Amino acid sequence: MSSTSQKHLNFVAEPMGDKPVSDLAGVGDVLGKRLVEAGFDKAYTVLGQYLVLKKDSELFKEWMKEVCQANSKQASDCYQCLNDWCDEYKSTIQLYESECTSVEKERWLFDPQFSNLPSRDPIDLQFKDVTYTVNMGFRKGRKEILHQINGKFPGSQLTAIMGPSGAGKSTLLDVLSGYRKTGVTGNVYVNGRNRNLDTFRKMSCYITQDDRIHALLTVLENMRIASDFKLGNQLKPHEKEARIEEILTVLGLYEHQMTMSGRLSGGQKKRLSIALELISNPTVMFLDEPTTGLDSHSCTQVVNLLRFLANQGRTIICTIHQPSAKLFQEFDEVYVLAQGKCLYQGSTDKIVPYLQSVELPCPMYHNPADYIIELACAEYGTDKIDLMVRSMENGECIRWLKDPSLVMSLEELRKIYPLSTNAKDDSSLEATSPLSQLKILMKRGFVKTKRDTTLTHLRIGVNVFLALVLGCLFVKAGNEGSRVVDNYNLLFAILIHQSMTTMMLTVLTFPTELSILLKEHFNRWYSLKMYYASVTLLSIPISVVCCTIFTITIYIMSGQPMEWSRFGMFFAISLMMDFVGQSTGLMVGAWFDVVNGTFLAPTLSIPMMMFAGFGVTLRDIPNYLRWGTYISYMRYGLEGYVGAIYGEGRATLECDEAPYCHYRYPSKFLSEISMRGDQFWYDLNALIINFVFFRICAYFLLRWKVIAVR
Ligand SMILES: Nc1ncnc2c1ncn2[C@@H]1O[C@H](COP(=O)(O)OP(=O)(O)OP(=O)(O)O)[C@@H](O)[C@H]1O
Repeated sequence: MSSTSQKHLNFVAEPMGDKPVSDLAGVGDVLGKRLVEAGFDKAYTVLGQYLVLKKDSELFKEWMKEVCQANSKQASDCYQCLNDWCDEYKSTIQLYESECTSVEKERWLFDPQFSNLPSRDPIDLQFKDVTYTVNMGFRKGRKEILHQINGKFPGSQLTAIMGPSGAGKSTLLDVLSGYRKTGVTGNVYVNGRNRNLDTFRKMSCYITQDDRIHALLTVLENMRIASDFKLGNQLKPHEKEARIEEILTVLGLYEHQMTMSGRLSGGQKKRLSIALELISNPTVMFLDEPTTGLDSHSCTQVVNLLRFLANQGRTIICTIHQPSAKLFQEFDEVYVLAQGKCLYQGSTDKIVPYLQSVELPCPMYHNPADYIIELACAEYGTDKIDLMVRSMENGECIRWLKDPSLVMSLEELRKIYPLSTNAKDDSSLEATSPLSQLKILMKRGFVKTKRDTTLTHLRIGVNVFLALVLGCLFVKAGNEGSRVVDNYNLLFAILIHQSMTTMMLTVLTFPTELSILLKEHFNRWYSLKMYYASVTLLSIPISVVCCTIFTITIYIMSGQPMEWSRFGMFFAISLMMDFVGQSTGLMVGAWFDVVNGTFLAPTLSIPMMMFAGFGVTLRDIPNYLRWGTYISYMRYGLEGYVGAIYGEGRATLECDEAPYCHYRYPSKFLSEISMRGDQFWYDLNALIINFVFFRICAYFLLRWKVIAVR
C-alpha cells in the first residue's frame, strides 16, 4: 500500500495486508471473501470493516485503487462485486444490518453516475465587481453588504462559501443564484457570458437553509408532485418513477418513502430538499447552510452527497459555518468572506500555504478552517482582514485555486461553450402548462386539506362546538318577540365568528405556506397565478362544509323562521362573510409575519365592526364618518342577516315568554336600528364585490411580496 493509505489506515486499525481471509471476522471478512470469490485474491479486508463503520469515502476509494492494482483488475469489476456483496451481506449477516444500510446509502461511491439523469455541460460561474446594497428605510440611507467582490467557481466542483456570521455568505449565494436582484451591481458570468437570469434559473436550483417541504405529504408523494411539476410530460410515468426511485435510493431515502415528510430527521429533510430539486437534473445547485442543525454524522452524509453530485459534473455552491477539519477536506474550493469582502479563494489544501504566504501561519494542531474564520472575525485585528483582502485582490487572485492552469478566461469559456447552448430561450419558466400546474396544485392541496388537523379538522370542530354553544345560549330566540334584541346580538356574534375564525386561521397558517411558495416559485415549479387560483378554489369546499354545519345547527337551535328562502339568504350571507374573512386574512398573511398579522388583523377589524351599525345605529353615525359604513363589509353582513330574518315582510312574531313584546312587529325593530330589511340583494352583491376586491388585492400584495424579497 502507498504511504498515504498506510497513514490513513493507522487511524483505524492495523492494516491486515494480504493476511488470509479466513483469519478475519465480521464485515471485513465477508467483504474479503466476496472479493476473493470474484477473483481478487489480495483483499485488504480490514478496510471493508472500516468503510462500513466510518464511511470514509476518500479512504475507501484509495483502498479500492490499491486492491485493484494489487490484483491487476479493473475498478469496475470491483465496484460490481461490492454492489453484489452489499445485497448478499444484508441478507446473511443480520448483526451488521444497520451498518450495511449505511453502506448501501453510500452505494453511489461504487456507481459514479445516475443512470436516469442525463449528463449536461458543466457550468463555470464567475463574478466580477459584485456589490450589493440595501435600502435601510426612510432617512436611514443605504448599506453596502458586498463590496466589489470577485470570484471563480469552476464546473464540477464543490465550493463552500465560509465566513463569520453576518459576513454576507447568504447574500452572496442569493446574488449568484439570482434570488436577489434589486441593489445588485457587477457582473455574473455563466460559461463566459453574462448571466441571462431566465435561462440560468432553468439550469439551477436554490435550496434554502430551512427545509421548506410539505410536512403532510409522504416522501414519495412529495417526490411525485415535484416530478409532475418539473418534468411534466417530458418523461413517461414509468420513467418518472424510475428517476424518483433512483434519486431516493442514492440519497438514502428509499426506506423512508412512505414516511410523512414532517416526521423525517433533520438530515433526512435536508436530503429530501436536495432530492426534490434533483428531479429536474440541475447543473448548478446553491445550498444555504445545508449542514446547519445537523449532527456530525448527518453533516458528513450531506457533504458526501454534495461531493458526489459535484463529481457528476454539477457546480455545487453552498454556504457553511465552521466545518470540522474532516468535513472541510471534502470541499474542492472555499471562498472565505469577511465584512462583505473576499479573504481567500482557493482549494482547501492550499489554505495553509496561503496563510504562510501572508505571514499569518496556521498554528500547529489548529484546524485551518477554524483559524481562517478567527482571522475573518477580526480576532487578530482588522488589519489582518485588510491584508488578506489585498493579497487576494478581493477574489480576483486565482493562484490558490486547485489547479490555476485549468481556470479559463471568459474568452476561452465562450469558445468552448458556443452561443447556441447559452442562447436566450423563450420558453416559459415552468416546465408544465398553467392548467397542469393548477391540476397538480389542486391535487396536492386536496391531500393536504384532508390531512390537516388545524385548517380542516379543528375548523370543523370549532364550527360544531360554537354552533352548539350559541344554540344553547340563544335557544328559540329567533321567533320570540320579547327576545328580538337577544337575537340581534346572536346575529352579530355569528357575523364575527364567520369573518374572524377564517381570517385568523389564514393569518396564522399562510406565512408557513408562503415560505414554501417562495422557494417553489423561485425554483420554477409553478406560476404565482396558478398557485393563487388553487388557493382560492381549494378554500371553497371546506368553507361550504363548515358553513353548512354551522348554519343548519344554529338556525334550528335558535328557532329562526323555518322558511327555505330565509334560510337560503342566511346561508348565503354566512358563506360570503367566510370568504371575505378569508380574503382579508390572505391580504394580511401575504404581507405580514405571524406576529404582526395576529396583532393587525383583529385591530383592523374593529373599525369594520364599529361601522356595521351594531353599537351605534347607522342613523346615529355622524355624517362625516358615514363613508365608513360603505367600506365596512360587516355592515353588509349584518344588514343581510337582519334582512334575512326580520325583513322581506316577516309576519308578526310570537310573544309567549313575556306579557308585552316591544318588537312584536319586525318593522318596528327594523326602523329602530335604521335598517330597511329589503336590501338583501344589495348587501349580497356588496359582499361579493368586497370578496373579489380583497382577493385581487391579496394577489397583488403576494406578488409584491415575491418581488420585494428579491
Ligand atoms: N435587507 C437587509 N437590510 C439590512 N441589512 C441586511 C439586509 N440583508 C442583509 N443584511 C445584513 O447584511 C449582512 C450579511 O447578511 P447575511 O445574511 O448574508 O450574512 P451571513 O454571512 O449569511 O450570516 P449568517 O451566517 O449568520 O447567516 C448582515 O450584517 C445583515 O444584517
